[in-house]
Amino acid sequence: MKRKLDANDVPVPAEEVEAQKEENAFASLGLETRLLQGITKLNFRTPTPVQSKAIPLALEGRDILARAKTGSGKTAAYLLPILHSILKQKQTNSIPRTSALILVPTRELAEQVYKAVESFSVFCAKDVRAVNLTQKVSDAVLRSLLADSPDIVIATPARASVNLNSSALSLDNLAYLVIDEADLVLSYGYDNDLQNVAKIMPKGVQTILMSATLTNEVETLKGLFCRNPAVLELEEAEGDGEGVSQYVMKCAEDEKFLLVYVIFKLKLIKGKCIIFVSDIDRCYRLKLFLEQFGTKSCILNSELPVNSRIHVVEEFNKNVYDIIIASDEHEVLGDEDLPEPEAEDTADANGESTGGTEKDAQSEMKKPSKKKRKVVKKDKEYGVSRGIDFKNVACVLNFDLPTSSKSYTHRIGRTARAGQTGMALSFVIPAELYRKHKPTSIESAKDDEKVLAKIVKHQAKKGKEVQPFKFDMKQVEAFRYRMSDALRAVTGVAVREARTRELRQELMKSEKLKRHFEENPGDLHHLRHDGELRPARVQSHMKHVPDYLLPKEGKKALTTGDLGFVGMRKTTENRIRKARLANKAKGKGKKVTGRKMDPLKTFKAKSRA
Ligand SMILES: Nc1ncnc2c1ncn2[C@@H]1O[C@H](COP(=O)(O)OP(=O)(O)OP(=O)(O)O)[C@@H](O)[C@H]1O
Repeated sequence: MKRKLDANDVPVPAEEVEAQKEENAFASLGLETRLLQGITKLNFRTPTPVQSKAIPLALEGRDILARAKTGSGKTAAYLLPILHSILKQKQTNSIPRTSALILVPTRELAEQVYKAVESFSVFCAKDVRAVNLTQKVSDAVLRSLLADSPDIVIATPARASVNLNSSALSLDNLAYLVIDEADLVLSYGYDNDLQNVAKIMPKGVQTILMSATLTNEVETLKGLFCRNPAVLELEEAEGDGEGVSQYVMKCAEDEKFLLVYVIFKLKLIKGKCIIFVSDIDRCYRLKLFLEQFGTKSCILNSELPVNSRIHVVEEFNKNVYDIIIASDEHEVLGDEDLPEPEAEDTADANGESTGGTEKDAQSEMKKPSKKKRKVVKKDKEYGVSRGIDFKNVACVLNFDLPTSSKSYTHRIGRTARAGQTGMALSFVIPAELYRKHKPTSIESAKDDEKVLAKIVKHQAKKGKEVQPFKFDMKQVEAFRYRMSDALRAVTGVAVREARTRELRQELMKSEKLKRHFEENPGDLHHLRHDGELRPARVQSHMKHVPDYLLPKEGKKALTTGDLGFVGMRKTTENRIRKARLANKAKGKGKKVTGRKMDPLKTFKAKSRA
């Protein structure tokens, strides 16, 4: 019964009441108090649709197959009920046992899930132990970690399979199996490993499959692992944000460079951007091209050491970099909700896994035939377009269009995450322009229009529109001369040299050095991944945009109509802003600019004497 307020009651501030209510949104799911504290610390206020549907079902013990859009919070949807059950079970039985096995397609994702476990269980760390089997430590160390029966084991199917075969990992007491990015694990060629895991899986294990798209592959996994699962299909409309505004710009190969030059030099994108290109060389071509104009970027590709890759993502998420150029070498083939075409890079006819993304795991596999060896080379490559939680990305720029609509969905899912808005802009080379110029370096572009048609169809099914971006090419024309000049400087030799140099540098920034720099943050600038590679001819005047190149009416005239770039301000991690706020809170509220503080630059400075 409600009690009337009397004069002695201290009124609870409205924000606190609101915060309590919102906190209750997770509390009403029945989760353990320490987990709720962790959730609050992460600033999660209300569960996302997939969380509010999947968590209660998982707590009831149901198998689940959930499809929810990229960035909709699927990780918490399966981790929270598992952590809750582990904590509950520990209250009655503290004998160490591996209760949960979480399978993901890449090392980057394994690391990400491991970090999510750490964050959610920050207030119950002693009671929850997780091991990431993809971490770069010796087998002996992994064996000893597994010998302690950690509560949660996170692995790619290949790593899990290897450790099951060697009996380092035991599933005897397993209660939960999760396959995250279920639509992707098979396309990575993990068939055989998954079959192996399925064979060893004890009866009665509760299985959760999480996926961004529902494909035949997910059906296969459902058949292999689930018992009468609750199927959750979270429609796009159920997401809490407006999502991604999708645009396409038809242009020739050289115009792609012209447009990126204009977009970045004139800072049309307010916030961070991920640029997808089709191969590693194009990463370096584009980086060197942008360097000509003083635009910094960093690179992600399968060739770089895994530590560097993880570090680039972490730093990008802390707003250290604004632009990542990522090569999407291991693209997701096939189209959403359609039967898959025979993919070149799926497992071979014998079901022999071609290994996924890990070099280590591959070396443990049989040597494939000549034909398959080519496949392995492609398979060992990683996947940056899926699952990785890039934070606060304003724009995904498909410099090269992917070759499937499924891949497109995963790529654009790197923006507009967790209810935010974002923009995806895709360059498409029309068939007639491709025929005219035949840009040999991007063979895939010859099918751009066909792929676009599929993308438009599948997005339309979800009620999403892919609109033409109305760049006014006449206005952009003024920049063409500089673009051509810069592009000429980026020769094939320069690209090759940059690729070797970057690889050498990144190998040097290996774990040991990284530790050193972390202990000596003053030296940290040496660890930056967006430094200039410089093998291309440097033309310093290119770094400035002279006024005569700009449209008289200003930047807005570059596009016709009111279509514009979605802006996203750097938020939580903006250190300078944070520091300013902290200073204000300490009472140093006055805005003190560097100029005023510099006695050489102000007449007001008093002499000490
Ligand atoms: N309830 C919530 N409130 C606020 N932020 C959330 C919530 N749940 C998840 N997030 C944040 O949303 C982001 C996306 O979550 P997550 O990586 O789990 O998405 P996903 O659905 O697995 O995406 P993908 O399909 O691309 O892997 C993360 O940064 C996560 O911290």
